Amino acid sequence: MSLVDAKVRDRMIVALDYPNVSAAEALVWQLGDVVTFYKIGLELSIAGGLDLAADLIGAGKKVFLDLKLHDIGNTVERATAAAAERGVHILTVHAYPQTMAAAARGAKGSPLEVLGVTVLTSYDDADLATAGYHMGVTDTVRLRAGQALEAGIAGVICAPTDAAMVRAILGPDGRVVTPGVRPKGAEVGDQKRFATPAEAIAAGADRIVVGRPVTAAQDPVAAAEAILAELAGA
Ligand SMILES: O=C(O)c1cc(=O)[nH]c(=O)n1[C@@H]1O[C@H](COP(=O)(O)O)[C@@H](O)[C@H]1O
Repeated sequence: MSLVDAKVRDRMIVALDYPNVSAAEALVWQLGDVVTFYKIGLELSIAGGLDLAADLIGAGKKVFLDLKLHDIGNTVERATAAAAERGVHILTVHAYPQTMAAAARGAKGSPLEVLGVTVLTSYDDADLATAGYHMGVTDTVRLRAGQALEAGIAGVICAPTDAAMVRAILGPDGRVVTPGVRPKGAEVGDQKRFATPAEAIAAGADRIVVGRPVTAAQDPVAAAEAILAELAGA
């Protein structure tokens, strides 16, 4: 394992996008002390990932529960409180004012960081127009970042290409977490708004979320180490 500062290590969140717990556990085992922060999203949560979250927390890892909640206020508040009780570090909700305000109430008094998903990194202006929105990506992200601040949640999820604008809105204390991260030359896949790890940090991101560049790599440990080295130099 390279001599990367623990703070730098915590800046990289590896997305455990797997169809079952044993595949996710195999990667966690392989990565060992290299990775300190994991994301459990929709696919793995449905396949038993909530119990894995508890195991990871018990083993000293940090867990980002990526459930992208969006429901009536009562439901979001109670689901957020349940996540806070499980000791997860980050929970996502969609960045709608009612939803974010409800999540802020649910997380109150706990260290849980609620992050509002502004505009998914797989969307561009044309996708928003198709979905019936009259504003483009930049204006929508700007609006939602301001509403996240008003709602009193910890911060937002945005593309690295939005991070500088979002950092200016949230100020130094807001959390800016960016998926859509691709090391130079990596497969882009379904991401439309993306940048390199170093570019994301330089633009003001606190943490990056990385899935396939690590999980689909021939050597996940080397891939994770290379990203950490890039973050350390950023
Ligand atoms: O909330 C997220 O984490 C998220 C938001 C977003 O706008 N875009 C996005 O890709 N994500 C997640 O970040 C991860 C990105 O994975 P890779 O594209 O494989 O690096 C996936 O787990 C996505 O669910």
